[in-house]
Amino acid sequence: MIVKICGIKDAIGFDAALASGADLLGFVFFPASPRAVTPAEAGALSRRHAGGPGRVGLFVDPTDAAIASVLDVCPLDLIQLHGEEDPARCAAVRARFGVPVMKALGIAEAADLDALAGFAPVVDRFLLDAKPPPGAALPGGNAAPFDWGLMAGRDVPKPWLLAGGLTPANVAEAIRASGAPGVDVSSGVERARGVKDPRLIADFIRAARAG
Ligand SMILES: O=C(O)c1ccccc1N[C@@H]1O[C@H](COP(=O)(O)O)[C@@H](O)[C@H]1O
Repeated sequence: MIVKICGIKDAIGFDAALASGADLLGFVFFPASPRAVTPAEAGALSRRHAGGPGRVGLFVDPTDAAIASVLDVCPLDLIQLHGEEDPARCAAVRARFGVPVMKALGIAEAADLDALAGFAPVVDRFLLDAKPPPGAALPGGNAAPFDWGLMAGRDVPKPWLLAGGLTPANVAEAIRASGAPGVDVSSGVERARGVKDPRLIADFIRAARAG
């Protein structure tokens, strides 16, 4: 079970995710997010510990320059594209930067899963999240779940993470219902919007692994 803790923006969140055994840590490079960090801040957090969890950079329709400005100061193990990037853009990012790409797709109904086939040749992972609720300011990180049963028995053509509205209380059921091999959380391990809670991080990872 792969567990990603997303939206790490300070040492408390970083150290808690590390201590609790997270596999992946997400840094949000999207200025509109309450979880946004600068490239320099992410680089400094990364240097708190060599090795350990993989570093994921979350971008929303980034320019090449935006990605390069992060990679200059903060090495990434995975680039998460959480905007309207099409397969050609995913392929271009992967080829230009030589970093594996995880494409986030919003899921509301079974037909949304048809998009997976077009992206599969040009990405390394998928992140399947809820579509943003009407009026949401962010394309993700909205504490909104989708119908996990849509994933039951589905053959996803690349490794994937389930996201959207996961919490310590529901993650085990989400894994059971969806068959997900990995999970990603942001809001569900926060005590206030954008503020990670070490106890909730530990509870979430324990519940995901127990499930
Ligand atoms: O977390 C954010 O602020 C964010 C901003 C823009 C795009 C994606 C974002 N987060 C991603 O959304 C999933 C689900 O979040 P939540 O657990 O429902 O709050 C999160 O894991 C991030 O990958």
